[in-house]
Amino acid sequence: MTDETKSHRALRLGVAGPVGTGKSSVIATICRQLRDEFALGVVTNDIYTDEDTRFLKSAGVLPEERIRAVETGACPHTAIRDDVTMNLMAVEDMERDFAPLDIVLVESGGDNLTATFSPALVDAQLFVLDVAGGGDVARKGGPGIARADLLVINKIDLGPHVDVDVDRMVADAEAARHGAPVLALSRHRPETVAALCDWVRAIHGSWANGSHTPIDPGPMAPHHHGPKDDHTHAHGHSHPHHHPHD
Ligand SMILES: Nc1nc2c(ncn2[C@@H]2O[C@H](COP(=O)(O)OP(=O)(O)OP(=O)(O)O)[C@@H](O)[C@H]2O)c(=O)[nH]1
Repeated sequence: MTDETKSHRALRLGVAGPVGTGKSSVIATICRQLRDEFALGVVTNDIYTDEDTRFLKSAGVLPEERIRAVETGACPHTAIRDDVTMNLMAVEDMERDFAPLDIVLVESGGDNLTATFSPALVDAQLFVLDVAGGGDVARKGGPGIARADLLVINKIDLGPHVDVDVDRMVADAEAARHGAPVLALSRHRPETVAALCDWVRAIHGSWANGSHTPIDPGPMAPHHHGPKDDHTHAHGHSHPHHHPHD
């Protein structure tokens, strides 16, 4: 990587999670709150449409040219994990066209509980659940829930309407993540939006100073991360072969 390329490199932050949990809304919130503080760009993934891009553009959260769609035409899981070429090119184009950018947000196509980003594409990732999906979802685990850099439990304002005990759901999520961060969020509750922004600032800070290590949440996560990394996954063993984690 040349010095020039390096200086154009932004923090690449993935936002994954099941359909309709609020990924686009989380990205819109981050853009609205932090666009004066950070230079931002957004890449969305839809299977056949550019609907998420159109939503974000119409919300007016960033200049339109800073929001681009990748139409994957296939399982969205593939485009963010197995062959990330289309996404990587979109992110690199964005970084080059608007250099220097601080953060490029990448939204996954809505998928099921198993879709996570490859660390070849993003430096860090949020996984978004919502209370409307049911209070027991967090207990079901899966790579995103267990090992994304941040688990967001969204739409907590809806808890009473869908008979979900939000505190319980957060506690279940914390147990599934062995203490990794969980954020209860509602765009209608400013203190939760502020906590989301603080997390983004912190992850950008640790990425910029080199103290952040990108992780692969799985599902085919290798157990060994190289000679300088003593990180192990939170499932109780660390033998050197690969196997599905879900
Ligand atoms: N009550 C409430 N509704 C929310 C909140 N955040 C998002 N929503 C609503 O949830 C619905 C889905 O939000 P989106 O942001 O489109 O979800 P998504 O995960 O991007 O959806 P896909 O791209 O289709 O997977 C929309 O109707 C939003 O208005 C919230 O904090 N509270």
